[in-house]
Amino acid sequence: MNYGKEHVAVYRTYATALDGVRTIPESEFDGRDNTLLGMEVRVQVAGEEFLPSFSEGDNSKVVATDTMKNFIHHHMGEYEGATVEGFLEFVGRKFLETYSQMETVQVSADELPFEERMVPGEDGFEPSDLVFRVADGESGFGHVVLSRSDDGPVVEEQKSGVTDIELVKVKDNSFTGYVQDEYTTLPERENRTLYVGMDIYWTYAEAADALGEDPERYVPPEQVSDIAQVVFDEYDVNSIQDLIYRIGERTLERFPQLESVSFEANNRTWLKVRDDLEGDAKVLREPPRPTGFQQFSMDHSDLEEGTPE
Ligand SMILES: O=c1[nH]c(=O)c2[nH]c(=O)[nH]c2[nH]1
Repeated sequence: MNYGKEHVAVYRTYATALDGVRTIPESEFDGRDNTLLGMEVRVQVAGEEFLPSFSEGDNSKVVATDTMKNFIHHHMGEYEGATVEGFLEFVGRKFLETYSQMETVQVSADELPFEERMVPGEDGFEPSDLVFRVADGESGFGHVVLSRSDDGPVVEEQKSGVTDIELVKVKDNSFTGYVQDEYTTLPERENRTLYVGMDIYWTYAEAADALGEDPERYVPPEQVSDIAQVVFDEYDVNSIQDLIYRIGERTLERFPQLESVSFEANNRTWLKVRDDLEGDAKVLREPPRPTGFQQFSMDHSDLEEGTPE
């Protein structure tokens, strides 16, 4: 038994900057100004006191979902931190503190991303302070579950992520060695153009590290996304399975504070129309349905060398 509100879009200008994150070799990302921070929030609440609203039509304990939306909007203005996950924990905690009939609160959000635009400045092009492009590509994700304890609200579960990554590698990908039987029609390919869609999720060993209050221990979605593209660039992978495993390995190596990394990938590889052109050039087309997918979850025990420092 639960209820809630989803698709609550909220925007904040001049939020606190994310400063002081650790840099990694795969990424130029070292923080963001948060001049424009947007997210689409989903809140779901549960508690025994909501039962009469279902069983007897008694709304005396019901916080209207419209009110929940207003609550989220209001508290975006009160949040002093710099991350999606931090806001979710903050607003979830405020729900529990404000409404005693709520026993648990789950809050998740997809970041609504904006990109800096380059404009001419005194020393060449520089990011505009004012104008941003609405980006429809990959975005950060956060999820927290809060419940009550004797010491107040506690984070029971946490998950972070970067979703809707789409990467194309034009060559140096194979798909060979798979089962060949009477049902197999797919030709082995030593060198295909690989188009992969990917969501990457992670959990922290210590949930508090997800909030970004200690930026050194925060894992920015931008850096995980950059790891994915660098690993893709570096390795001649023999499948999407092979690719996501290597991205997972690298992510856990770079971020020992993580407990696990998981993937939902899908194969959008174009089909060859022509490869009789000069060099590696090809003409390709969209693949028909159905689509293949891969899921994988890993933790530090999957790293060959054991858990790094
Ligand atoms: O990377 C891939 N993994 C598969 O399991 C698979 N199956 C398939 O038909 N194409 C691909 N590609």
